[in-house]
Amino acid sequence: MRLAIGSDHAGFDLKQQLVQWLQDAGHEVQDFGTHSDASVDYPDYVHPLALAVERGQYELGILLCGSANGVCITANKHQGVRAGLAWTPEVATLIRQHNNANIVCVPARFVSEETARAILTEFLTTAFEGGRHQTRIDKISC
Ligand SMILES: O=C(CO)[C@H](O)[C@H](O)[C@H](O)COP(=O)(O)O
Repeated sequence: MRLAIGSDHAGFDLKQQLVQWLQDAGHEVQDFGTHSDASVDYPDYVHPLALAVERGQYELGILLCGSANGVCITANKHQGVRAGLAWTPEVATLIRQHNNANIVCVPARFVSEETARAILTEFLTTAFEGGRHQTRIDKISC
């Protein structure tokens, strides 16, 4: 898949590990930064990624910060983005099945690399169920 990934400093180490793992699995991964563990402001990295996902330049996006809340709140400012916070594989399944999330937000300070991999596996392989969930998604925009 063609994927976009980004993080702030809190998600940097885990992002680097996940980029390598995703590429080894055959995905095309664009890294939107940050590119070191120096302290940064997450909106500077989230907005370019969210815009690219919104424009359809990437099939799905992956964002990481400490709790995943900052990146998730920021990404969801974009009309074409449905960013979901996933801290377990089960939640990652649900944000695809029920919410048709196109960006997953992972709390890097609260999950292991193994759990993060399991979260991404579910996010990248689970289909949207449509039906009643599409009706609800259609009512989100205001
Ligand atoms: O924005 C966040 C919380 O909503 C992220 O978890 C950030 O990574 C976190 O706030 C960074 O904190 P720091 O003390 O500046 O490292």
